[in-house]
Amino acid sequence: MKADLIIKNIGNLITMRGENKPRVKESMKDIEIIKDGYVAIKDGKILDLGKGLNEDLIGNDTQVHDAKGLTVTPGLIDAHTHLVHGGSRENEFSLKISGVPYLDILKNGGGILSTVRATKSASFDELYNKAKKSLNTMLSYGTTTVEAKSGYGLDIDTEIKQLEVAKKLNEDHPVDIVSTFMGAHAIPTEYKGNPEEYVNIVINEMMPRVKELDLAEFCDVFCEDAVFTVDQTRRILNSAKELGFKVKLHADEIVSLGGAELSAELKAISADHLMAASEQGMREMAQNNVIANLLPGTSFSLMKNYADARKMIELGVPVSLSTDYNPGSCPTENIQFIMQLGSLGLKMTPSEVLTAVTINAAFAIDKADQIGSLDIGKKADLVIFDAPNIEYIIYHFGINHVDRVYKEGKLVVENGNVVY
Ligand SMILES: N=CN[C@@H](CCC(=O)O)C(=O)O
Ligand SMILES: [Zn+2]
Repeated sequence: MKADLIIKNIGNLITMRGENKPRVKESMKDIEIIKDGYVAIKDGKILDLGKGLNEDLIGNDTQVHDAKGLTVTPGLIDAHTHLVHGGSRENEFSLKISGVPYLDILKNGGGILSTVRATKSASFDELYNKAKKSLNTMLSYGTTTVEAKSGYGLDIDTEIKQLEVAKKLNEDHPVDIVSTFMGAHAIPTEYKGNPEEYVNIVINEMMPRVKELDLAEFCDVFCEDAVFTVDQTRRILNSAKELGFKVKLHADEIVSLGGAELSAELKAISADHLMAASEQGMREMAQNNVIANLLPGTSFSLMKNYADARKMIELGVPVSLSTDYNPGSCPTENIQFIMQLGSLGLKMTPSEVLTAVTINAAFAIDKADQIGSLDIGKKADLVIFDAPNIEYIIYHFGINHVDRVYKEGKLVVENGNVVY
């Protein structure tokens, strides 16, 4: 069989190949680097890869692209975003800088609730165009798959509007989108005195409708002080599992409530944030293979502590890293900045960081059979970085290192610009 495309002359081909399970402890450093490598692509998938060049795969119609000795990695995966939303919240920025806590802004009807108002009043097209612009930015930084949550509607119609925007973007845009229903992101103002009633609406009305329309694969809850309690979160996510959703939690972000422990009890795919997670919770996550999807951009933006990634890795919790892109606690689409914070904030080595935004992030959205490493049969999603090695990308922070991005074998970013 001949390839459609061969990328040759790859200085460092970082494959991330290995066992088909989330990487933990020392295996987070095993990234497999092939010097002077090539990747052969057929029908959007990887046909072959290795050292030098396999001339047998070159036919009359095969295109050959030169990677000019640069560094190639799998397409990066952003496994936690709030991609689709209306408006922005720079009006709260001065309050935040002057020390008003995030949860106090929310309690006073701002924060998430302000974005809920903006999302309700935005049209489908407004949400679509805004999210598309963000997806282009993400792609230009090397992200080829994103997870996207609802949760800025808090009523059935707006939640569905958000998820339908994500579905349409998944069809139209090169970046793949994995959708999560997050009707339990905040208590709507009108249910402030009766949160249980809202929990019942999420369980009995919203989740079955989202399932019936097949608009989300995952269900997520913001388990936090003054948001959803551990008991409410347990109730929502157990019902979600019964309906066939895979589950995730926003856990122990600000207050140590026992979200990490709950993620283990529920055998969630991931628990995210975890800045205030207890050591016992981390141990239970490790025992139950729950991925710690850490979001250091949120710590940076909220000017709070970083999650204890070193302790999690020591205890055997698989760690992934994501942007948490949202209009409040982390307004950035830039996964490379998150990788840099992974080292400078979370003290992870560049190899661990790369594992966290590729193969472990693929497991955090249950897609590791298709993406997350460069291996025969997987999607040909790959990034050429204008960098001599992975360390350089992390050490030289604050700029975009992407030269080219290929999505399912198609060139979609060139010289750092989107070209699809
Ligand atoms: N913490 C809860 N939800 C989002 C923030 C959403 C917002 O502030 O708009 C997060 O993951 O950080
Ligand atoms: Zn989030």
